[in-house]
Amino acid sequence: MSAITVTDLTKRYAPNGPAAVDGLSLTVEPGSIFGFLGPNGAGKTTTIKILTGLLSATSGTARIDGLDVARDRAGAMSRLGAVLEGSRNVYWTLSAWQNLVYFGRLKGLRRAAAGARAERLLTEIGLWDRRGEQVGTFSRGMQQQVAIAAALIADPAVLLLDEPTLGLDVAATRAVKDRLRALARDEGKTILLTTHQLDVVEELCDRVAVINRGRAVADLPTRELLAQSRSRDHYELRIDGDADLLLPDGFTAERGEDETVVSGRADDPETLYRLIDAIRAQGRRLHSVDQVRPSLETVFLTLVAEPAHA
Ligand SMILES: Nc1ncnc2c1ncn2[C@@H]1O[C@H](COP(=O)(O)OP(=O)(O)OP(=O)(O)O)[C@@H](O)[C@H]1O
Repeated sequence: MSAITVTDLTKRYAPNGPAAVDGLSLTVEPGSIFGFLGPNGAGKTTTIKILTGLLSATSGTARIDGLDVARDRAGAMSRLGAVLEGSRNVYWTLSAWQNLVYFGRLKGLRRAAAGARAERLLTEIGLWDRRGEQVGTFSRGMQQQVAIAAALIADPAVLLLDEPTLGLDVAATRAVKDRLRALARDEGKTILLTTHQLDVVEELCDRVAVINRGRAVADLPTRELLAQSRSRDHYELRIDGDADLLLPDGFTAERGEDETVVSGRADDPETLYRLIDAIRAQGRRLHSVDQVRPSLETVFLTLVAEPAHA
């Protein structure tokens, strides 16, 4: 049985308004990390809010561990933990310990069970010694670790995370990535996360779905998404001075004081060679030619423009 199943899900915020989620279907296998991706406004948060029971769907079904969120909300929620972006997932004036015990009690745990679980989770994230400190005094990374621990307090099978590394520095991002990987690998948790960061997708996700305007435009193993992004060769050329060149299609130039940066996509190496020849013909010095990885946003744009990948 799948850990998360979304079937033909549609959500309209207004009765005759546009569909924020439009006939979306997805399945997430137990113990896997699933990247739920798409440009801004694609419908990711709306879908997550339906999965967490915060919003009701206009039509279609959402199931957690086989339980229909609309019909058996309590059952589905008992198998789910969530950290939503932009909402207060933990109380800043309470200590880390008080937060975890509070959320444990809210999830129906007895005080002793909530305490035992809180001790384990705080130890795992290295905050046991600081359990008495107010969460508001912690770094962003620690706050996020406490929020994830709070979502895990009742040991749910499924974890939903909206932008779990947004606004975190490099070290905190690494710590959150390591934590999520360990939760899936060592404890068999199923994780669905949204992100705009390609490194998070690359390092964590087994599979990804890309949605746009509420519809899936791709649903594939991560390695296939990355292969697609790599096969589209993006280059960056740095040229001495303020170069004025006739650029091939798909290339843009950014002129700086000392150098011009020309970047774009050359599927055919000939395009790149011709560009280099043109630069040399002008007597320009080429500082560097680098193959660069496109951002996830660029990959989305390509997929959105080519619905054949659906
Ligand atoms: N409460 C609301 N009322 C009306 N429309 C809404 C509401 N919330 C979201 N929408 C619309 O629904 C669509 C999907 O939004 P949603 O927040 O689900 O996208 P998203 O993929 O999470 O975007 P982002 O990456 O920016 O968080 C957008 O067009 C948005 O404007």
